[in-house]
Amino acid sequence: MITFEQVGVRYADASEPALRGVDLTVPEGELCLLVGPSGAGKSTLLGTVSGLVPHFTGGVLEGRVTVAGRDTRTHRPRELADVVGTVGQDPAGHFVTDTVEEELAYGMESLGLPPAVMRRRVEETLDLLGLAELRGRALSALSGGQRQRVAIGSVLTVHPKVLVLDEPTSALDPGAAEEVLAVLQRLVHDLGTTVLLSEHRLERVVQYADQVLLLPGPGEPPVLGDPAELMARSPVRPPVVDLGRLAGWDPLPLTVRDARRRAAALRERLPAPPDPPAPAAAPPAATAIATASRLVVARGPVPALRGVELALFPGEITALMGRNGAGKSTLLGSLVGLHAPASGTVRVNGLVPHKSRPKDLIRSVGLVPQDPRDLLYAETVAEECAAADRDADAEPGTCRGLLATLLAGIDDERHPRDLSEGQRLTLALAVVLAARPPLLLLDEPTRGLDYAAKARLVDILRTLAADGHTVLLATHDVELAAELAHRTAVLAEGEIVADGPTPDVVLASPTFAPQTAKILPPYLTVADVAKALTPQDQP
Ligand SMILES: Nc1ncnc2c1ncn2[C@@H]1O[C@H](COP(=O)(O)OP(=O)(O)OP(=O)(O)O)[C@@H](O)[C@H]1O
Ligand SMILES: Nc1ncnc2c1ncn2[C@@H]1O[C@H](COP(=O)(O)OP(=O)(O)OP(=O)(O)O)[C@@H](O)[C@H]1O
Repeated sequence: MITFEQVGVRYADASEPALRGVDLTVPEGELCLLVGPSGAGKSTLLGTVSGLVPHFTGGVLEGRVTVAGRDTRTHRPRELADVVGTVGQDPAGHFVTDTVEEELAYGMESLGLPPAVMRRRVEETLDLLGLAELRGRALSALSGGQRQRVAIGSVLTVHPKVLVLDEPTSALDPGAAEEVLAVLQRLVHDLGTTVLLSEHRLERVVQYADQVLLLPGPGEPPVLGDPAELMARSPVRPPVVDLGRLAGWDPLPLTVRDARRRAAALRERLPAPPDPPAPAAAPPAATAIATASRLVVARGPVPALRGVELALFPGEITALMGRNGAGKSTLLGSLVGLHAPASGTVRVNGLVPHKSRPKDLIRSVGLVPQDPRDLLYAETVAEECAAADRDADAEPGTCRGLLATLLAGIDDERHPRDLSEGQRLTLALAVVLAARPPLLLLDEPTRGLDYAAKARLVDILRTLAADGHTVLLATHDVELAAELAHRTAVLAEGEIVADGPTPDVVLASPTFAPQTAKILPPYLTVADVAKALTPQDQP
């Protein structure tokens, strides 16, 4: 259905091609999962299928990509719209209408579908993606995950033969991600739709994949094959595969269920009862650096926070979890003064955020926003880093050093706009981390990040916490929360409904439990399991 013939892509001014030697066919009616490290060229490859590369991105496309027999070089994206539905990494950037319902109908209108069909499909899609309550909402008044759902819905209504999705669950809560993947799988099975999607959180998707397409690194030719076989040699792997490798299981499990069936022997080798595997929380100091008390915040017509009580302590890392639209970003925004409370109070380091001058606030708190573009304004990576050092009174080279530690291979002269998603997020992280604020707020800090980059971020945040910094991260990444957070708080419809040590909170809920905890409770991570096995037990 999708054929690549000797495909390569080189962006202007780049010393190396972003993609080369792609020569393969994605079979019709299968779900093909594209995996690979940050910056390996996944979005570029997807762009050659949707026609965005090179028509919108510039650069040179070599070779030939055909979709349902149409050459994507000679057909512009618009001329492919009836066969290919595309959702990019920045769905909001591509919205063309104002409200949820209009956006769902737009693609069908452009194709001239009869009104009765449009009506029916809009209703179906609203239900399928849990958007019915939001149907009349302005797109600008949606949370990040709500926007991503609308973007996915807007291509589903067209019933294209091929779906090309770039990290389609990156902003979705765990439940919504499962629903979207189940919908995609149903399209593949029932309608024979061909789905090509990239994803970093393999624990969410690998079990749905018929094929895996692995891009091992920048410019390296891809490999297409059976998911279990490719996971055995992939540089990026979900925890369940790492656990299988640790235990020496063959074939490797791809699902929690497979692993659980194999785990009896491993369970016996683990010390019983296992030590509490919680990352040792720093004892909370007596005084909180930030507090919210009976905090109510309205966003447009909706109260986004409804009486939030929260105290954050030096040395503590807290994960803030909860469904899309629960109010996580609003809470982080309130702590940096973006939203004034309707009632109740917020204090950060003795300041009232929304009444403080940015100059004062910046010494106390830093936020990496959900969309890193909101933070980046320079023309090149090097300038962005130099400005960050100046703004933070940091030693020149601090930000650039952090960037290099987090992710190798980012070009100094590149415009931040042209970075891959993971590269851009890493740049935003480095900019904020360079300032070493006492309170560090991170909104979904792992979009586009591969496992290795995530592990390095974990190291940096742990070191900061050990130095007495406070970290609050809003995330849907249950593996990250289990690995990193001392404490987890859960928001639901603007209220904190759980708040406690991470193991207690995540073990109490299948939604927030990481893979390892589902296989070998109460262990939370593969690293915990490895540590608990006696040295001679380790392969
Ligand atoms: N428009 C562009 N101009 C110049 N370089 C680009 C452009 N888009 C991407 N690149 C570069 O091409 C390489 C591959 O980027 P791409 O976005 O395809 O990676 P990716 O695998 O999707 O990464 P991620 O997992 O972070 O989303 C990166 O080094 C990136 O900086
Ligand atoms: N700009 C806005 N104007 C009006 N309402 C908004 C706006 N942004 C968000 N909302 C609404 O406020 C509520 C809380 O949104 P918020 O972005 O804080 O949620 P979230 O928990 O961060 O969600 P996600 O996980 O999807 O990012 C949601 O109902 C959302 O639709």
